[in-house]
Parts: sequence; structure tokens; C-alpha cells
Amino acid sequence: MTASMPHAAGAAAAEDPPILQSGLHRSRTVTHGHAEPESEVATMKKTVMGIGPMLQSLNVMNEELRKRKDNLLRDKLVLEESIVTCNKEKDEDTTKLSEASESLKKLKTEHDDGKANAQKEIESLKQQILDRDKAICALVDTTKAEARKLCGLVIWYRIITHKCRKTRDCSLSSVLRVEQTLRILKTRPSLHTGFQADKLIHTTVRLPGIFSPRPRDFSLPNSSWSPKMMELYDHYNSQCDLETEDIESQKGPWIRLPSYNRILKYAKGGVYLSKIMQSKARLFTRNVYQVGASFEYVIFLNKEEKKCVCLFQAGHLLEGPPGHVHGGAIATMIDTVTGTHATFLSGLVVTANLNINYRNAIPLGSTVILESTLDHIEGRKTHINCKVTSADGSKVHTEATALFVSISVSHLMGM
Ligand SMILES: CCCCCCCCCCCCCCCC(=O)SCCNC(=O)CCNC(=O)[C@H](O)C(C)(C)COP(=O)(O)OP(=O)(O)OC[C@H]1O[C@@H](n2cnc3c(N)ncnc32)[C@H](O)[C@@H]1OP(=O)(O)O
Repeated sequence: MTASMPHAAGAAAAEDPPILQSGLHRSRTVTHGHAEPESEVATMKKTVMGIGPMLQSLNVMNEELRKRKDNLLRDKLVLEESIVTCNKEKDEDTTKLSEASESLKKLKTEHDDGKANAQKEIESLKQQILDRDKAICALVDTTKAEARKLCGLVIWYRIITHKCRKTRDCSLSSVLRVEQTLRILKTRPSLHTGFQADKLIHTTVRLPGIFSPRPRDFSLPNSSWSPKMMELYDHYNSQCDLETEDIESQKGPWIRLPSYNRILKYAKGGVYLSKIMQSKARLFTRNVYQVGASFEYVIFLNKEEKKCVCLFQAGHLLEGPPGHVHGGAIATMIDTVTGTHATFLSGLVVTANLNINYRNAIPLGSTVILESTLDHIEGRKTHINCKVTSADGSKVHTEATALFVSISVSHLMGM
């Protein structure tokens, strides 16, 4: 039995960790040998004391591994979160992309529609001009040699301008000549039979852009004007000064004020300041070319009564509360009418104060009347009152008071 023991002990020693080997060997020696118990205990104690630091280092290693595991788990969570965020952002970007391409498509459609509408508008304006020519010539007294001559001139120049428009080599003087001839035909009573000038007011139109020999007067009727706007326009226009062939005028109490999109460049007798102004500057209320889209208005001035009347039709781009005109747009119109009024009364002025009471909202597309009356002038200060009412005067929409202060040109340039 003892002969086989060393082999068994040797096998056990080979499987056990080295630090335990000496202890086990000793205890086996105690069992089968003759070593003293005290030294055995001492050896065991030594062995146990050797295990302590080893366990400590194993614990440290274990702790480190646990920390690494925690860190890895945390990293995994962070990565998973960022994958979720990335996917979310990707989804949002995809949505944005599809929205952008959708609105691009919409814009393109709108642009195409706008272009088609503008083309239609130009065609309709051309037709209106032709109809106007025909109507004027139809009313001309053809027994009169001069009337026949002028009619012939209109037709002749119309043909010339039509031809040159096609080749884009249009002489402005020939276009002007037609307009001038038409004016003579319209206003000189001896040239027509029972002809009423105001019957043709509806057909007073001007072609935009290259077709227009003069700057566009935005206060003339266009196809967007409602029947009510036209009715009021005719009412005031028929009481305006009438220009005759000899540039003499038949006096009427009202004057229709022309309205251009560049005040300083085109204002008659105004100070020509365009060199110091940005060439792209445009009057706020006249910077939309699409007829009927924003501010459609015309101002009439009554010098004797020192008052102004403005007929205003608000387009769909001026929406504030749903279906109604924006308060800022109303303020703009009040400022424009009272400002124009004050300019005619006191020369160069700026708005110093504007007080507005909004009483009843103005429906988009409706025609309203702004009546501007002089309150008093005191030194450099011009006080104006303004009332905005429905076309029939039954409803007060807005009331305002405005103060304008006279300034010098140098003040304007230094502003
Ligand atoms: C050629 C023909 C073309 C005709 C076709 C025209 C077509 C036209 C269409 C466009 C029409 C658009 C019309 C828009 C008109 C604007 O929207 S203008 C733009 C908005 N306004 C501004 O930017 C003005 C800025 N403010 C200023 O420049 C200066 O403050 C002012 C108003 C000129 C006053 O300054 P100032 O010259 O130093 O004068 P100051 O001594 O302070 O005041 C003078 C008097 O006014 C009184 N005052 C001044 N400010 C106030 C105030 N806020 N409240 C009460 N009182 C005041 C002062 O108390 C003083 O009174 P008094 O002591 O004499 O009794």
C-alpha cells in the first residue's frame, strides 16, 4: 500500500495549485509519515497566510473585471441609444426630404400656374386694348375728315406696334403716339357722336413690362377689381379733371393720384434722388406685380375740401385673422393715404405718430373706403384724421389719427 502511495500523492500534487502542494504533501506525510504535529501546524499556518494575498489579488482582478464589464455594458447602452437616435434622425431626414420635394413640386406647379395666369392676363389685356380701340373708333363720327384720319392713325400705329412687339424692336414713340391719338379721340367732343368718355373708363388698361411705354400706374383699374371697386372708381373718376387735346383741363373737384412703384424716380416735380437710393428699392404697397394679390388701391384728392379718399381692395396675400385683412396691412394703408394727403398739404413729411382703433375686421377681397381729412396744421405738424368704412359707408372698420412732421430733403437723406 505504501508503495502505491507516492504515486497517488504525486498525481494529486500534479492537479493541485503549486501553493497548496507543499501543505497537502505535508498533511499526507502527517497521515502516513512520522512528522511532528507542531511543525505541521506551523506549515499549515504559513500556507493559509500565503493564500490571503493571493485571494486579495484575485479579488482585485475580479473587481477590475466587474468594472470592465459594467463599462462595456454602459458603452453598449450608449451605442444602442445612439443607434436609436440615428435611426430617428434618419427617419426625420427622410420625412423632411419627402416634404421638401413635395413643396418643391408644389412651388413648381404654382410657378407654372402663375406663369400661365400671367400669360393669360397679358392676352386679356391685349384683347382689352384692342376692344378699347375698336370701341373708340366705333363711336367716332366718320363723316368728319379729322376723325377718320385719327382713326386710321390708331389702326396704323396699332399694326406697327403689333409688328414691332413681335420682333422686339418696338419704338416707344409709336406706342406713345397711339395712346396720344386715342386720348384726343376720346376727349374731343367734336370728333364723335354722342360719345361718353366715362363709358370707356372700364377699358382704360395698360400693358405691363416691355409693352408699357411709361412706368406702370398701379392705381388704374385692372381685371382683379371687383364691380364695387369699379363702381366707386367710376364715381370719383367721373368727377376728376379731364385732360383735353390742348392739355387744357376741364375742372373737376377731384384729382386721381397716379401711383408708381418708385416714388422718387417717377414723381412729377419731385426731387430726383434715385442715384442715392438703391436701384432695387420699391414702394412697399406696390411691390407685388400679380394683380389683385395684395394692395389694390387708388387715391383721389379733393383740393378744395382738403381731403383724400382711397378705394382699397385687399388681396389674399394680406391675410391676418383667417379670411380677414391683417392689422398691419390696414395700418400701412392708413399711413399711405394720410401720408400722401399730408404730402400734398404740407410738402415733404414723415409720420411721427399714428393711433389706430380697429373696430370691425375687414373681410379679404372686400372693397373699403379710407377717408382722410385734415384736422389742423400747426407749424411743422400736420394732424390728419382717417376713417375706414365699408363701401356703402354703413360699417366703420377702423378709425385713426396721424401726425406728420415736415422735414427737409437733407433730413430725409440723413435718416
Ligand atoms: C413729390 C410729390 C409726391 C407725392 C406722392 C407722395 C406719395 C407718397 C406715398 C407714400 C406715402 C407713405 C407715407 C409713409 C410715411 C412713413 O411711413 S414715414 C416713415 C416712418 N416715420 C419715420 O421714420 C419718422 C422718424 N422720425 C423722425 O424722423 C423724427 O422724429 C421727426 C418725426 C422728423 C421729428 O424730429 P425733429 O425734426 O427733430 O422734430 P422735433 O422737434 O422732435 O418735433 C417737431 C414737433 O413734432 C412733435 N413730435 C415729434 N414726434 C412726435 C410724436 N411721436 N408724437 C407727438 N408729437 C411729436 C414734437 O413734439 C414737436 O412739436 P412742437 O414742439 O413743435 O410743438
